[in-house]
Amino acid sequence: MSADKGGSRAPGRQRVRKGGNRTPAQRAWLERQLNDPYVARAKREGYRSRAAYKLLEIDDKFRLFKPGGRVVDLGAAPGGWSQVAAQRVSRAGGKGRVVGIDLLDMDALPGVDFEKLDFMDERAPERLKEMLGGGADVVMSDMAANATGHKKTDHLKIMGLAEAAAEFARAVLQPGGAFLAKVLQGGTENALLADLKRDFAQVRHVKPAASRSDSAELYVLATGFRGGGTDGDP
Ligand SMILES: C[S@@+](CC[C@H](N)C(=O)[O-])C[C@H]1O[C@@H](n2cnc3c(N)ncnc32)[C@H](O)[C@@H]1O
Repeated sequence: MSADKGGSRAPGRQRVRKGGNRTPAQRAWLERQLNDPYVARAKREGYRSRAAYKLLEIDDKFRLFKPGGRVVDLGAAPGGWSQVAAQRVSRAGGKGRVVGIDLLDMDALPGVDFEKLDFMDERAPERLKEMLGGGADVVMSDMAANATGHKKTDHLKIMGLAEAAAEFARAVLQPGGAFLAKVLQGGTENALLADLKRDFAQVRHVKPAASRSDSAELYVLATGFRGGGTDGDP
């Protein structure tokens, strides 16, 4: 595996220029990247994003990925989470499947099928099931909307993505499946939690060590999906 340039993008998602002309926010972001032990570790260990360590930690604790499991990665680029899932579902000779989708392109990864697709496209759930060869065991979303810098707006945008991802998960998960999504602390996540509690046996918040402590980011993990029944056929 070869490491690429890391999984996060500078504020406003503009590429950081090599020379001068950086905004103060870009300079702060770059300095944080350079001093971040997870960024260095991802480069060393061949993960495409520091976010890979969040998922490794969550899976070490909650055992989301079973050998042979089927996983959907919503907002997969640059691919750190997909790498982790592909490694874990193929343990013990498992013939698992990982399908990633993103609005952006993503370089190919072993064990991962990728399609450039908006997960909100109404055809996306059926397309994903087709690619997986059936319902999913895990739907995960590390999606982030472009930051505006306005706290309340950014919060609403990310919660909107998480709610739409939960809707997507209900359409593609098999009974017993799990849903993992990035949310932000700050109030509106409670509506999502209440919804998930109706459809999943267990719902919890998780804040992995690799998630920056000064960030409001956390993950909601819902396990034991009660709906579905899509087992087998796409
Ligand atoms: C933080 S990155 C994901 C990083 C990834 N988990 C990793 O470890 O490499 C979030 C991704 O979500 C994608 N995204 C945002 N909205 C999306 C949508 N509606 N459909 C598909 N992808 C989306 C973005 O393009 C971006 O690549």
